[in-house]
Amino acid sequence: MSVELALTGARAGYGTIEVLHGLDLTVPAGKVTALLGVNGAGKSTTLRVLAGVLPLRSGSLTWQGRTITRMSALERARSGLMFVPDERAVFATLTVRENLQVVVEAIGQRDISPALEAFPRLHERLGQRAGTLSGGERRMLALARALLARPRVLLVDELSLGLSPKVAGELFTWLATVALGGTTVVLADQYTNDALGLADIVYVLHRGECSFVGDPAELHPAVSAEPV
Ligand SMILES: Nc1ncnc2c1ncn2[C@@H]1O[C@H](COP(=O)(O)OP(=O)(O)OP(=O)(O)O)[C@@H](O)[C@H]1O
Repeated sequence: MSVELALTGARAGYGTIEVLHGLDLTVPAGKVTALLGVNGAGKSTTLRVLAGVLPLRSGSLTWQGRTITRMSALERARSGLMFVPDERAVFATLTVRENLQVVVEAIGQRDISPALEAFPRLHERLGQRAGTLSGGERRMLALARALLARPRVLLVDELSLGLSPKVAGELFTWLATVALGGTTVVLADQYTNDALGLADIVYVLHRGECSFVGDPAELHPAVSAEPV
């Protein structure tokens, strides 16, 4: 198994609060790793650390063996480590077309059609401002923007948050296709069947530490039924 990302002894937090207390995490290349846990467990914080938007207070992070602990979020994104946070991942005042064009132009391309093929619904809304899209459409646009950047690694926070089961199911199906194409995926979510079904490896976080790591099938039902 080749290792994409390895977080060792990660401590991170906000102000005086430490959220991650020495977390170790190994993300296999080309697989889907799910970070699960109750609200406040530290899932989003872990993704922020991987994306570089939140600095490590101690510990280290490697990407394909190279230490990137101090690499900026922008440099990580340019190198193919794309973060789709749970909100504000689109430019609300720009149209759907402009949101997509910004990304392709940043990598010297012009073609936004792969995004529209992946999410045909966006095709019908190209001229609409992103701020007026539905929650599901906004998530699609955020994912489409990440897709156009041709990521090597996709970090996705709470894919299904606030969405109907049908739309959430569509997005998980899309993510499965992306993973089958060889992209490494790290997903933070609640204990949903969608997340467990997609994951190759699961980390259960509890108060900033890992309480379980392994195959999703090994997750004891009592663990997966933990209240949120
Ligand atoms: N910007 C912030 N400033 C201060 N505290 C924060 C900030 N963001 C998160 N926290 C705190 O850090 C802890 C972990 O939050 P985090 O968002 O990582 O949890 P999570 O597992 O993703 O939860 P959820 O499922 O509710 O999104 C929580 O106690 C939260 O209140």
